[in-house]
Amino acid sequence: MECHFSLFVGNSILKETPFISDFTNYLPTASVVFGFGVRSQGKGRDRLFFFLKQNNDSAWILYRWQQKSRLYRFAEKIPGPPVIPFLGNALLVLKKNPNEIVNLGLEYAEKFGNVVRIWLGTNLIVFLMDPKDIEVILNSHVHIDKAKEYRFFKPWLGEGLLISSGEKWRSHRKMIAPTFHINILKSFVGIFNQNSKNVVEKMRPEIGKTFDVHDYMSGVTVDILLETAMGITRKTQDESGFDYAMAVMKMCDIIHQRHYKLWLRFDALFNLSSFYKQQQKLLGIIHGLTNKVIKNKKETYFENKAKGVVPLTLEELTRTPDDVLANNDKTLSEDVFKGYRDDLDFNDENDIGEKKRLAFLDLMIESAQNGTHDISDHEIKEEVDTIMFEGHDTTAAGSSFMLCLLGVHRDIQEKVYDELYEIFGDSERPATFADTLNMKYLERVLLESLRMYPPVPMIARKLNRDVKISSNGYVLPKGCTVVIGTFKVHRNPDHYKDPDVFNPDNFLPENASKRHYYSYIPFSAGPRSCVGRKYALLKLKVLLSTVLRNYKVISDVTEDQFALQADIILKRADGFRLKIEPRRRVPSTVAGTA
Ligand code: HEM
Repeated sequence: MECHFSLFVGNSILKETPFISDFTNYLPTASVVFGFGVRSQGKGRDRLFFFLKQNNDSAWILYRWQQKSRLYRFAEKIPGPPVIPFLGNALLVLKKNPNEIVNLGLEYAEKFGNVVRIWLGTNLIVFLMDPKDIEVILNSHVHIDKAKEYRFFKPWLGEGLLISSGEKWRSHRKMIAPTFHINILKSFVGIFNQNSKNVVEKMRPEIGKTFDVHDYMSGVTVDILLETAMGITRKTQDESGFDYAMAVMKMCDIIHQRHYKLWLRFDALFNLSSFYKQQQKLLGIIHGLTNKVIKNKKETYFENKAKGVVPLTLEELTRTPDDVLANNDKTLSEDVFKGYRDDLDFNDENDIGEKKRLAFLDLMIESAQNGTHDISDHEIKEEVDTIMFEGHDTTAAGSSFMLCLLGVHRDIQEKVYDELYEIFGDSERPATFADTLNMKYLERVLLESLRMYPPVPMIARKLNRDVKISSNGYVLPKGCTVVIGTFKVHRNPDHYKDPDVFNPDNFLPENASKRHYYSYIPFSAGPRSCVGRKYALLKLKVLLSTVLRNYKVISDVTEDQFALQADIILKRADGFRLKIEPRRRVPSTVAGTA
């Protein structure tokens, strides 16, 4: 008789524990196997598991509480891969690299359809890929709580907008959404231009070489965010601005590691690792600067107030005079997103001008001081940190994918350039807000890139109530995690003809208008959609048009060679490799490249 003792920590099984990875091998031969498990993230609900096996001819008795639970009864009706007692489907992802996990997910979606369940240990996860089901979740004001996977952000973002829930989320969203009013965004166009020009110059030494364009997109995105979110630049903050930018990038990397290295998911093990020490150091830099900037900004606010200089309120900045209510210059994306029913649709006409420009942080301080919103300095810090995170990796990945796609599809790149040539000719002038409204083809290319390579490839929610969805009338039980498979929805042939082909015409108004709104959700949708959507699209148009007016981009690899990485942010595991050549400023017909 053999006896083995296994320790389970957290929700799934430790990759590194020989007892566990060999567990399935023990079952046919061992006489008795004991195990016990402690759930460290179970909010104090630690559990003890026992399992016992006797010789081959006798039954082995397992205490499987899942089988008796409500979760299990509902989950039984939903298709998914077969489960192993206790482990569920956890073994499927063990020893798989992020690239293989993407492929596995896609394979299961193919095999089981638009609703798939898996068990990770005792956690039930249901993947949704039908827009009708997705609408039930995303359009709801009830199912707004984030899944526990978002907890890795907590040390950094605290209870900021991305992870907070309940009344706190509601009241902060009410305060923050208007700070993304298009009037405010228009005042950022100068910052977008200046930084885009800077990155074009920084990229110049790469001419003729193969390099990772993401490094540049990431750097310029942080610089733009420093100015628009906090009102500072790397330079004005001497070394600390630079250190901050580096720390944001490295923190994103650590969080990514925690998502795909299973052992790092357990706080107990993570805290023992070198990543933890690095994280503490980086958070010191990030929080140190945010606190310092908030303190300085508040002091300036009071000094100005004492001198009688009071900044315009958010209400004043975003008020639209009656005579400019006609909105004749809507962008395509406003039509594409109009079915989202979120809180970002304002009239866009009133331009407040650059002189009155205020960063998001200034607007929050002003709202807190004039009594419009009840928000503490600590909460302001959490929101600024959240915007810095959410605005960074998403747009860096989005712009990198788009440049790589244009590097592959050179004919489409030339069409983009011809449109830019029509707008700018051979001049070097910066883009205006009005120019961005004329970048109609570029906008279609951008929307199509976000369809094929959505920077946030999935969204996860925790259900606090049972929900009946449209597919087969399945009931998703309270307590399960729902994952919206954005990547897969965007590749569904029912909604996109030839879904794996890069085709900006998918966003011709006549094509876009025929689709279910929730079949295109790169920014999520509904009340908890991305608050930075308009900011992102405007910034990306200025940045990408500037890069493409200066360089031709060339990819040596084709799209089928992009190795995708399953992460919180979709990336290329092989790097965003690209070559650039200086662009001759003539239309493609003259240059002979059409
Ligand atoms: C291409 C660029 C972007 C994409 C694809 C994107 C996508 C998303 C998605 C899918 C969500 C929902 C996440 C979830 O529920 O888990 C989200 C939330 C959010 N995004 Fe973005 N985002 C982008 C850019 C930005 C920018 C530039 C900012 C700010 C400057 C921003 C700020 C936020 C915030 C604060 C939230 C949380 C909203 C809430 O929970 O109420 N995002 N974004």
